[in-house]
Amino acid sequence: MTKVDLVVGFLGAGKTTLVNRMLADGLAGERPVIVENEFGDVAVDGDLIPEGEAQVRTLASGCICCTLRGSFLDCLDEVVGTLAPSRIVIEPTGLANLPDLLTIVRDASSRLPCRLNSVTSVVDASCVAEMLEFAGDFYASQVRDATLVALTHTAGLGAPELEGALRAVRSLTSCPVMDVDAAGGLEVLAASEAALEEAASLGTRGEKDAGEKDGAPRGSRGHDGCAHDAHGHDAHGHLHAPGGFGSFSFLPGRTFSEEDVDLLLEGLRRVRSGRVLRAKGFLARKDRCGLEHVELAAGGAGHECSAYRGDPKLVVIGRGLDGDELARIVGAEPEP
Ligand SMILES: Nc1nc2c(ncn2[C@@H]2O[C@H](COP(=O)(O)OP(=O)(O)OP(=O)(O)O)[C@@H](O)[C@H]2O)c(=O)[nH]1
Repeated sequence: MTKVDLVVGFLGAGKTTLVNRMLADGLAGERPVIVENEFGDVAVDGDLIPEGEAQVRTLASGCICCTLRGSFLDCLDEVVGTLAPSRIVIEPTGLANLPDLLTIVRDASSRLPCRLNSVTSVVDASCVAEMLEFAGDFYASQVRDATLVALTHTAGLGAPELEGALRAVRSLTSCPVMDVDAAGGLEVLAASEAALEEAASLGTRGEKDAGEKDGAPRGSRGHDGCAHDAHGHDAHGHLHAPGGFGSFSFLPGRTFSEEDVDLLLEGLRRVRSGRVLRAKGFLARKDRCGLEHVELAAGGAGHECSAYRGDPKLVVIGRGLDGDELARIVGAEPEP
């Protein structure tokens, strides 16, 4: 029986980092399959999982809870039916609808030898209240139905900020909360497993009834009143979703100095057209070989030398963004 572990959370919350921590803390020994789902056309997260730690399946250009539902089911069929690993860890996009995802996994487990084993919601404690207000149900749905909340970015926070973050989380769920910094990746996973088991035994949440209450699927409201499956490409080939969220992918041919990378990140922070919530990718360096791994999220931005050996690529995700403005900042045309 394959265990299915969901690691969900808003854009840039720290999902991939937590998955890597689980692998480094011993999960790699189980040879799990990691399913990485990316909202943008250009996939990055799979490249951040160290080679040999796990088999990675990447599903890009949409959400596995809606537009990529079919591909996700095919992936589960193939992985569970053929590889039969002891565990699949699924990291959906930061805009996923968790109740819909739970329904899909629950349905799959009725015909495949797999079962939902844990639902960990990763929450960036430095900006939880702000993001909850900014993104509404896109944010809340990923916390409400989790069996455990894993707080990230806690290191630099004072007691009042941490209490504020906990209050915001508590406004959504009463499930256990763990500070990722104070616990190992495997501890978080074990606590999440135990919490799902307990909730299922109490009949409050879990495999049997996750995502459903009062006969109606919870959270299948669509985002901002629109059907969540309205994701699609516009005339310029950028991926967009209801609520004004959009993703723009670039394959920058130019090279970047250290200062250029800083300018790019600063430019993305200060866009006029909307708000960049997430940028990630790899840029070619001018002054040395190798690529620079760049990251921007609500909790901060940074870059570092990377072992990644593929082509440069950058994905920018946010709300109300203008592709032409982003192209000027990145210095490359968006990918069609
Ligand atoms: N300071 C700090 N940074 C963190 C922590 N967790 C993640 N990060 C950083 O936050 C950025 C985003 O982390 P990811 O793990 O890629 O976030 P994600 O949720 O997978 O992001 P998506 O790609 O939007 O799905 C990266 O630069 C991480 O290094 C944390 O606990 N503390």
